Amino acid sequence: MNRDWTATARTLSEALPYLQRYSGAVVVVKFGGNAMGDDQAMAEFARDIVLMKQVGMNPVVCHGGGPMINELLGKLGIESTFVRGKRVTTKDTVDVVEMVLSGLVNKRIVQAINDAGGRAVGISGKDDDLMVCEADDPELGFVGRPVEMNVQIIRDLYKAGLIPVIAPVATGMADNETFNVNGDTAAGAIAGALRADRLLLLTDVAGVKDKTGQVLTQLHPDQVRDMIADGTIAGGMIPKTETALKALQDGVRAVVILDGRVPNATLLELFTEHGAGSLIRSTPPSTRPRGLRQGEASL
Ligand SMILES: Nc1ncnc2c1ncn2[C@@H]1O[C@H](COP(=O)(O)OP(=O)(O)O)[C@@H](O)[C@H]1O
Ligand SMILES: CC(=O)N[C@@H](CCC(=O)OP(=O)(O)O)C(=O)O
Repeated sequence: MNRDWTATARTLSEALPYLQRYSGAVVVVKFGGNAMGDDQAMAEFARDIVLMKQVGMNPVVCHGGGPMINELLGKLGIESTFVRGKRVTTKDTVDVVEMVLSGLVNKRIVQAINDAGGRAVGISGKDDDLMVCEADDPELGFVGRPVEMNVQIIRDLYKAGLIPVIAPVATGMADNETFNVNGDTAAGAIAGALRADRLLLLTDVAGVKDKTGQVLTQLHPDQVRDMIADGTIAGGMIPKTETALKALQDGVRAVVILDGRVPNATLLELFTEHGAGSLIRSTPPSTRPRGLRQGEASL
């Protein structure tokens, strides 16, 4: 097959303004369990993260792993139920959740990033008391709602040239307490505390869809609230969009919900005019382009 090297060079050249704008930007990427896919897809995701770091951005990876938790719980004969998109978590379940998220899933991502030439460090919300939680709702058991964020550890890691990879498991206010935190909630809390330039939520749909099934490329928070109220946004998309609204309130510049199974999804969003998925931000869509403006990155 003949490769069009001229086109490759042109693509790189066209990316220059985006590379300049995002230099120093803090980008929190939530990698959902359903977006992870096979080893090749994981390797491609890892390359994109390493590329972001290489061009001077500060990527922070927060991951999920719901399907992987289901798999081990299934093998152990433990059933789990979900209420409003969150896993009802008993004492036994929380041990399995921590093993899977902080162990298997976290280290798989760390290894993939390191194999791609990056320097990833895997931590959970417990490390340096990054994310301290209280019980979200008595009905859910050991499911945590972040009440105190200590994000200095993340800044220390990215300033040292490292890529933080964070599992959504947290410490409680009482001694020896462990909480299972929804991956979107954890990523939103971390992005908010960092006042990140972007929060990218990688999932398994192309974006937020309207009543006719069309993906909306740009949304205002008011539009999202209306779509939740009239039932257009439902199921797992509710916690995701609610996370987006909270993150914007906390000072994140924009949130993008996009399909993580699409090759190079993060690069498509950050480094092309086309973008990917649904971008949610408070500024009216028509008044400004999709990416950051020159000199706008936070650091
Ligand atoms: N308006 C909507 N637009 C897009 N997806 C929606 C919408 N309403 C509900 N959904 C559902 O939300 C799901 C995404 O949430 P979820 O499965 O929890 O993702 P993840 O596992 O990546 O966190 C989609 O697969 C889709 O079925
Ligand atoms: C409280 C709660 O529901 N926690 C999630 C944590 C993992 C997660 O969020 O994984 P995805 O992003 O892959 O869905 C769970 O137990 O499944």
